[in-house]
Amino acid sequence: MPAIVFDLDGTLIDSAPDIHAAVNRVLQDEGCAPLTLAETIGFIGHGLPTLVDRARAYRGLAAARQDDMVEAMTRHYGAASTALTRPYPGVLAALSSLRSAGYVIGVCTNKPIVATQRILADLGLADHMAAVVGGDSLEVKKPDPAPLRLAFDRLGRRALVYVGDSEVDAETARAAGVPFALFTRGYRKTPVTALPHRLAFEDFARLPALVSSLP
Ligand SMILES: O=C(O)COP(=O)(O)O
Ligand SMILES: [Mg+2]
Repeated sequence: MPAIVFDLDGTLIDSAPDIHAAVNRVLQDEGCAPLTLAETIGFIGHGLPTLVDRARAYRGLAAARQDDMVEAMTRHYGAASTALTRPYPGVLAALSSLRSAGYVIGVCTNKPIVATQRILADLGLADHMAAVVGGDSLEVKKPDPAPLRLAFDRLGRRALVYVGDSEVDAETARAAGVPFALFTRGYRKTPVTALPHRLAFEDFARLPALVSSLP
């Protein structure tokens, strides 16, 4: 059976509330007004340093604050990364069903690997994952195809599909030459019709059947 790789934030887990709380703590320490949840979601997708960079620039803080803010963000997020974060409904059942059917499964995310591993363990997802690649596992991040290629290489089976929620994920899959499945309830900014995808779904209960129809 072939391999399936999943994105993490906005795909397997609704992680924005904890990211939002952590970035607002960082901004508060800098004397800035908080972001709305929607503003935070708009900054998710290119990894933690980019999220901090966007929040910093949005609040008019100097680039010289960046490194300290990334460090603070890592600390605050590390202290509470699964306080509010949960898998989307049906995720655990879908992963169990796919594994029972013989697929091997991995994760390719732009989230730092340490936070990724901790969150997967805390939420009961780690045991399903035969390969986990984070945003700092390589020198390059998604949409560079290298992290996704590494995840599939580690799984050691034919690459069936990459499942993600965002523009970055669609571009990564295209660049890696892997079919893309779009979860439509995540953090994308583009309409579904404008995001290239092989299949789209809004309920994880449908994913096993959709995946089994792929060639
Ligand atoms: O950490 C981010 O900014 C995005 O993470 P993702 O790649 O799991 O969506
Ligand atoms: Mg995502």
